Formats: sequence, C-alpha cells, structure tokens
Amino acid sequence: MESTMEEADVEDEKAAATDLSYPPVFLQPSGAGLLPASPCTSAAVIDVPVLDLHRLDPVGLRGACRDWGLFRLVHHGIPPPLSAALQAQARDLLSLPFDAKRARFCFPGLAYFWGTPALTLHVKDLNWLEGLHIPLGRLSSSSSAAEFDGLETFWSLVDEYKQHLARIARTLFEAMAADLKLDAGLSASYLNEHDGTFRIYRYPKCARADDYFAMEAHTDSSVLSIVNQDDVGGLQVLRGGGWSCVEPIADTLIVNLGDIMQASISFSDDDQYKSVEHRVRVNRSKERISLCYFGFPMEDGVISSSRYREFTYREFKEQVQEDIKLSGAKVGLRRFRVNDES
Ligand SMILES: O=C(O)CCC(=O)C(=O)O
Ligand SMILES: [Fe+2]
Repeated sequence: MESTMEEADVEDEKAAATDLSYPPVFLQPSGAGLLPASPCTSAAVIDVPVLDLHRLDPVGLRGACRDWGLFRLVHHGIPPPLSAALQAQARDLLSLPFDAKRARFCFPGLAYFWGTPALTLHVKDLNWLEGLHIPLGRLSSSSSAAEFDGLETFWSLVDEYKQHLARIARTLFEAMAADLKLDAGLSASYLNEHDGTFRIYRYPKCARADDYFAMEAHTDSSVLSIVNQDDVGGLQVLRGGGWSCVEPIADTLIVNLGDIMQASISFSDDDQYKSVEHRVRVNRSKERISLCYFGFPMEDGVISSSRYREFTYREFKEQVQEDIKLSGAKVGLRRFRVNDES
C-alpha cells in the first residue's frame, strides 16, 4: 500500500512537472527554494446553511450571516449551461502555454496572474494557483481590439454572467441591509455591484499537497463574494476553531461575506455579520477551476459603524495593500477597530 502511494505520488509529480501550461514555479517537483506554507490538515465535510434566492428567508439569512459568514445559494437563476460554458472557456484559456498566457492576457481589462491571489499583492507564501483577473467595470468601456481578438465567445459569456452576478449581489445585499437596518443613504454606496471584480482561478495539481495551499487562509476585503466551483473541491472554512470542507454541489453557489459586511454593524442592536476565514487546499491529481466574483463598495463609500472608526473603502484597500507590502500579510479590519490594543 505504502509503495503504491509513493509510486502514484511520483507519477503525479511527473505529470505536473511536464505541463507547459503551468507557471515554471509550479514545475519544480521538489519546490526547492520556495517557502513552505503551514501543513494542511485533514478536514471533515460540513453542511453549510442553504438559502433559496427565489424565496429568501430573512431568518435563515440572518443566522447564516451572523453565525457563519457563508452560505450555499440555490435557485440563483444562473443557467447551468452558462456556468458550464464559462468553466470550459476558463479551462481552455488557462491551458494555453504559460508564455502565451502572459503575452496574451495583459490588458487593464484582462490580466493573467499566478502564485498569489491578486495581481498587486505579494503575500508571504506561494499560493498554488493561477488565473485571469477581470475588473467588470471596465468591460463595457474596454474598446481595445486586441483585448477582444479571438476572445469573442469568452467575452460574451462573461458579459452575460456578470449580469447575473450583479443581480444576485444586489438582491442579497438589500436583504442584508434590511436586516441590519443600515442607513439607506449610506447603504446605497456600500455595494457597487456592476464594478465588481471577476476572477477565474485554475488551481494546478500539486504532488506535494501537504506542503502548499492553493490559497492560504484569509478573509475577503469585499462586501460579499460569490464562488462558482467545479466538482473537485478544496474550499475550506474556519468554524469552531477548526477547518471544514465546503463540498462542491452542482448548480449551487457559495456566498461568503467580506470585511465590509462585518464592518457594517447594525446600529439598532450592535450585532455583527461575520467575514469568514477560508482557504483552498490543493489537489494531488486534479486541477480545480472556480469562478469568483467580489462585490465592493464605491471607492469613496463611507463605512460607518459603532465598532470601527469611519473609513472609506479606498482607505481600507490602501491599508490592506500597505500591510501586505510591509509584512506580507493582511491585517484587515483590526486596523480600524475602535479601542484596539493590538
Ligand atoms: O476558489 C475558491 O473557491 C475561493 C477563492 C477565494 O477565496 C478568493 O479568491 O478570495
Ligand atoms: Fe476568498
């Protein structure tokens, strides 16, 4: 048994080591010279709350947002063939040779990245991922012919998909704002759903699955994030002090709340939503694709609450970037806490 496992490991490692679509940093079987992330632990599958977008139950939503910071969304209205077509396009585009991806996807409206979860952030550890970064606000104004050349199908799918994302994000946010009794004037600038960020991730297989994370533990800086994952799995959530797996289930979306929702504290009962900590594990023998949307506030949107000092989203973003530049890690909302001794 032992030797079979080892043989399988060697085969997986060889396959991963020769895939020329992988960034070269992922082709080093020994991972020489790379900083190892903390070892992954095995985690049990957990049943996360399920919400139906057609009949959004305010009590269920309140519980999911306060206790979990994450839920599974059903009846979300994205046609399954649209998700499948976009997943297939993502797979095709990211299977191009590494150099071709770097040369081809290099526009303000479409950028290829690898190794860290965002283009501009240099986090401490290598994340076993690559992807395409698409700022959705630029999509309609993006006029460069090169940006469209040969990608017409892809862009039209993204265009259709983004309408659904904006609809889902707005519907969920309105229900959350009503629950929190957010000030109507302020809450209008809390979510700029049409200018969200869309990222397509490919998590390469990694023979050393215990040494690296596909994406290390973090909270999202968004208002809310919407994850559409394939059937491979790997998303984990921190709950009750331990990590649990959020299973992929066909035609469902995983919604997680970001830091901005945690900061949007109800003035009426001082209660708080949760920006849930999550991470993605690598898979030894399968690549994983996920389509992720991040809804953010207006840049000048003021986030005002009893527990954090008032800040604009721009300020928050700049602080996150600065902390990462200085220490390689995000500090996040803690920076804005009133009376924070840390
Ligand atoms: O790919 C996933 O399932 C999650 C990605 C994620 O957490 C992120 O991009 O912030
Ligand atoms: Fe995330």
